[in-house]
Parts: sequence; C-alpha cells; structure tokens
Amino acid sequence: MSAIKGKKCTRMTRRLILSVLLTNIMLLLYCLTNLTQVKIRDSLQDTCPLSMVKLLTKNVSSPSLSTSEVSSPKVNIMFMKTHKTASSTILNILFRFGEKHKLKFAFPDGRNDFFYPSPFLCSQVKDYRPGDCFNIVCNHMRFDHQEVAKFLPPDAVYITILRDPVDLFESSFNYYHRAVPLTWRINGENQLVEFLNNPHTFYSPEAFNSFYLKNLLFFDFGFDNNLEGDDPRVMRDIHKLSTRFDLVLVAEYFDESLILLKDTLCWTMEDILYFKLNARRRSSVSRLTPELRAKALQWNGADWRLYQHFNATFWARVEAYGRERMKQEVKELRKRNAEMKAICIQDGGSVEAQNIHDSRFLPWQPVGESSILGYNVKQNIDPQFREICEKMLTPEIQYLSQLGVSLWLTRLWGWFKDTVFGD
Ligand SMILES: Nc1ncnc2c1ncn2[C@@H]1O[C@H](COP(=O)(O)OS(=O)(=O)O)[C@@H](OP(=O)(O)O)[C@H]1O
Repeated sequence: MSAIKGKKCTRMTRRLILSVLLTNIMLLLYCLTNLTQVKIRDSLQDTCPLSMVKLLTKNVSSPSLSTSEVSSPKVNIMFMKTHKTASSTILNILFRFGEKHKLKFAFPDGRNDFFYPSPFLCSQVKDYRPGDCFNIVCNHMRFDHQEVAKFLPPDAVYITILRDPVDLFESSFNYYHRAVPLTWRINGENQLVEFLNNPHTFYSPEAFNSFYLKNLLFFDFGFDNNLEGDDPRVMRDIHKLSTRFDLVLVAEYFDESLILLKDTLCWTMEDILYFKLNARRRSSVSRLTPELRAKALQWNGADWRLYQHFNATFWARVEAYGRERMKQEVKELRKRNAEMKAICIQDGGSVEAQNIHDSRFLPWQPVGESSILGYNVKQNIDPQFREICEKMLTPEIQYLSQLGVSLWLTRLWGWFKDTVFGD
C-alpha cells in the first residue's frame, strides 16, 4: 500500500517538476521573442507607398464581365479579429478569398497571433521590411491603428466584429478560466456565477491575463478595459473607432453582417459561404438568469456601450441597404450554405473533438478540456467539391500552416498544454 502511495507521489513530483521547468522555458522563449520586437521597433517609420498598391491589386482576378457591369472586388483589408465573436469563421472566409486571389497576407511569425496581449507593432509581421505593403491582416492582435497603417495601402477597408458583451464574457470566462490565475481561487460549483455575484473580490486589473474577465473588446481595440461604462473616455474611444472602421459586423446577426461585408467589398455570394467554426458543445455554455445577465452587463459596461453604439450603426446600414433586399440576400446565403453542408459535412453537423477522424480538422482546444466542436468531411465526397469543402472546414491553426506560417511557438504551447493539463 505504502509502495503504491510512494510511486504515486514520485510520479506527481516528477510531473510538477516537469511543468515548472516547461513553464519557465515557455516564459523565457516568450520574453526572448518579445525582446527582439522592441529592438526592431525603433528603426521602422515607413508607410506603405501608393505605387505598391497598384502592384498588389494587379494580382486580383476579377470576373470576366466589363467594368461597367461589375465593380472589382476590394482586396486590401484590415480585419480586427476580436476574441470570442465568431471571428474564426470570418477568418476562414478571408483566408479562402486571399488564397484564391493570391493576395499577400501580413502574418505573425512563429505563432497564430501578433504577440497578443502586447500592443501590435508592424515589426511583428513575418518578413516585414519598412515600406513593405500587404493586402490583408487578420490575425488576433491588440489593435494599434498607426502601426497597422504602416504596411496597409491607404485604401484598405477596416472591418471588425462585435458580440453581445454578456455572451462574449460568458464564452471568454469558460474558455480562458484555466489561463487566468484570478479564477483559481473561486470556490463553489459555478465559478462564473460566484464571480458575477462579487467580481471585485476576485478581480485585480494588474493580474496576469485579467483582461479576459473584463471588457475584452475594449482591450482588443487597444483601450483601457478597466474604465467604467459611464466614464467619458469610453465614448471618446468609441468615436475614435467609428472614424477608423468602415464596417463593424455583429455576431448576433451574422448572415446580415456577411451580406453587408459582401456589399462593402464588392464580393460575390460564393466568397462569403461558410460553416460555423470554433463553437462549444452546448453543455459548456453557462445559462445565465436575467439578474446575472444584468450583472455581467454592468461589469462589462464599456463593452456594452461599444456594442450599443455599433449595433445602432449596423441597423442604420441595413436600413440604407434595404430591408427587403437584405431579407432576400440572407435567404439566398442560407440556401447556399445548406447546399454546401449537404455536400461537405458527414452526418450533417458538428461533432465532439474526440469524434473527429482527421486531425487536419481538429480545432484548437482550451486548456484542460475538449469542448470545441469540429466536423468530419463527408466520405465519398464529389471530387469537384473536395478542395472547397476541406478549406471551409479547416480550423485556423491548420489553415495558417497550409498558408506557410511557421507556428513553432503555438505548437510548443499546444504540446505543453496537452501534456500537463490534458483532460
Ligand atoms: N456564424 C456564427 N454565428 C454566431 N456565432 C458564431 C458563429 N461562428 C462562431 N460563433 C461563435 O463564436 C465563438 C467563437 O468566437 P471566435 O472564433 O472569435 O473565438 S476565438 O477568439 O478565435 O477563440 C463561439 O461562441 P461560444 O460557443 O459561445 O464560445 C462560437 O459558437
């Protein structure tokens, strides 16, 4: 009996030493990569010259109709990928469009984000040299307009997506809680409920990864996420964003958003077909009472203001587009998506991670659990649809790899996460 206990103890000690060692290695690597960022920053001042814009747009193959019949698609795009807002589904659309038209992506190097949560610097872009020009930037970053403008053509269209702050908060809390030490000391059956009932007891602005717990949208846009909703700086920041972004999508009206995107970018219906990516299994979603929803709104007051503002501008855009026209277009999009679903997806819908047969379609999972759903590509798929189906179903990490991005740091973290915290 004591021999078994001793063995168990040794195994646990080994595991502990291993995780401490690996954590230190990860932190060291992270610090080293960040250090090189800072050094490069000072030397970069140039912006993307107009002459390069012409070169970049020449690559685009537009439909074989005369210019009077169709305007050419817009190809210079800044997509600010906010967290937990359906942004991975948009990313997949952008990857496919960029690949199809051989556009130049500004990608991160070694990982799938631009050193988030550090503020974005143009030197974080893979192979960036001052004066370089890119068509699309779309990976997670902490937004900084001046830095982004250095390598995007002046006519780039700025787009982002928001989500109801309560649902976003719920999603973020459940997805990241193991990566946020502040939550580790929350006792009780439902950590989220405990937190919302008394957020000030658990929250500290300086704590590691605390931004995942409060006004995450505000943080992603590069603002202070600890401002209260009624602070005048909140409205000032929102107005700043409204002058910078050409189109703000809303996750709750995803299909309407895509129709506005298609209209803004002069794209085709085919360009915006999609499958919902990065969704959680239903049992991982916490149901909140109206009282708790009110508390979550109050807690995320800055994000709530942001959402309200752009929800209003969104519906003004829909109005200008035409309600009836929008209805017809959404109907068409849903029909085309349903057709693609029937062509591409085995058993007609998403499945749990452990039931995904091909690792190319296995989505990235949060620390310590496998709650993110994915898909199996249909067996005996019509060969003419195989390529498009596979692309539509490929998660972010695998797609980035296919596009030639090195992801060594992300993969190392993934291996560490699964070895130490695997469920
Ligand atoms: N088409 C569409 N419409 C509405 N909602 C959608 C859509 N696609 C993805 N989702 C939901 O978005 C959540 C994932 O967001 P992200 O992909 O931005 O997450 S991430 O930050 O990149 O990890 C995730 O929310 P939760 O399931 O609540 O976590 C997805 O279910």
